[in-house]
Amino acid sequence: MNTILNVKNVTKQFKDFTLDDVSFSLDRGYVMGFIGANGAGKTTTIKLIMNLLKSDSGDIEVFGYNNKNNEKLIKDRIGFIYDECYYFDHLSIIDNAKILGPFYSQWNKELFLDYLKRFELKPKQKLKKLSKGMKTKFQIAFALSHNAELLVMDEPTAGLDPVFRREFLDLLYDIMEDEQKSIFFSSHITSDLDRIADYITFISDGKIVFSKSMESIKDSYIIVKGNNELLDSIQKDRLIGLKKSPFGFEALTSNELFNNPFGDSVVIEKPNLEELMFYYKLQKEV
Ligand SMILES: Nc1ncnc2c1ncn2[C@@H]1O[C@H](COP(=O)(O)OP(=O)(O)OP(=O)(O)O)[C@@H](O)[C@H]1O
Repeated sequence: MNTILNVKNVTKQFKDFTLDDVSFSLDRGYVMGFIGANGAGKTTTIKLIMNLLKSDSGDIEVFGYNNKNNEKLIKDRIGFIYDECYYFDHLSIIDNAKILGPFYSQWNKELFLDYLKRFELKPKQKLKKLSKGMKTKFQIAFALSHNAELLVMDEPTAGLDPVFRREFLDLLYDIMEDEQKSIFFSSHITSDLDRIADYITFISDGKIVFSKSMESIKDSYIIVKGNNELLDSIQKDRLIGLKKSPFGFEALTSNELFNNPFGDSVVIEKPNLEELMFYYKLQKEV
């Protein structure tokens, strides 16, 4: 069994928002980044995976088990980091760990204390006295201390300083080394994902735009830049997003579809993830 996370046709309707027929899957040994604008549906999807919300339709399997019927078994094998801290705020780091750690069959207190040292956190500090970044560090230490096979993280790098962010990404690299673990995490800091993700799932307005390997994303898209006069001879339905200024145009397009008819009169560049998100947002204006 290689598929660790399988989200199948999941729908969830709120009053003003619908998560619409969301499907994607993640195999063992890989890192998947989950990207999308504010309000696109990332946290809702993560809450559905973690069974904190009930879907209206569709299925989610984690480690091959339905997530609604096997919550305890599944959560024992997941390390999760939410964008809000769901621990006991009025208690110290170590008291939180004493209460919550034993819920995990493979809880490793020594490893947890090692992480606290490594992250320069004091065990006796109360959670309510920690900064947002320190709380995230605590959540990371906790999530990594019970031999989780899957890490599910909602914006884990938000609020972390650049030095620790880099350290954290290196740590994730180390964790992935044995090829038995998988990571699913949302982030607005797309440069982090550029560095460590094998796959990207992109959600926009509650719908999955794509779920692809980094390699195939790099091969699939290009940014074309040229003079505005050239725009008349481009079929607009081949453009995913278009930005125009008096100095020229820039557009995202599919590498296959565009089939550059202009030769050297246009500049072709490879987009990074941030640019992909930006141009998809502009799509409606093309
Ligand atoms: N419990 C709820 N009741 C009603 N609407 C909700 C609820 N939870 C989320 N929403 C709405 O669902 C939409 C998606 O929210 P969600 O938190 O999943 O987005 P997100 O992609 O995580 O955004 P961000 O990057 O800002 O965290 C938003 O419009 C939000 O207002």
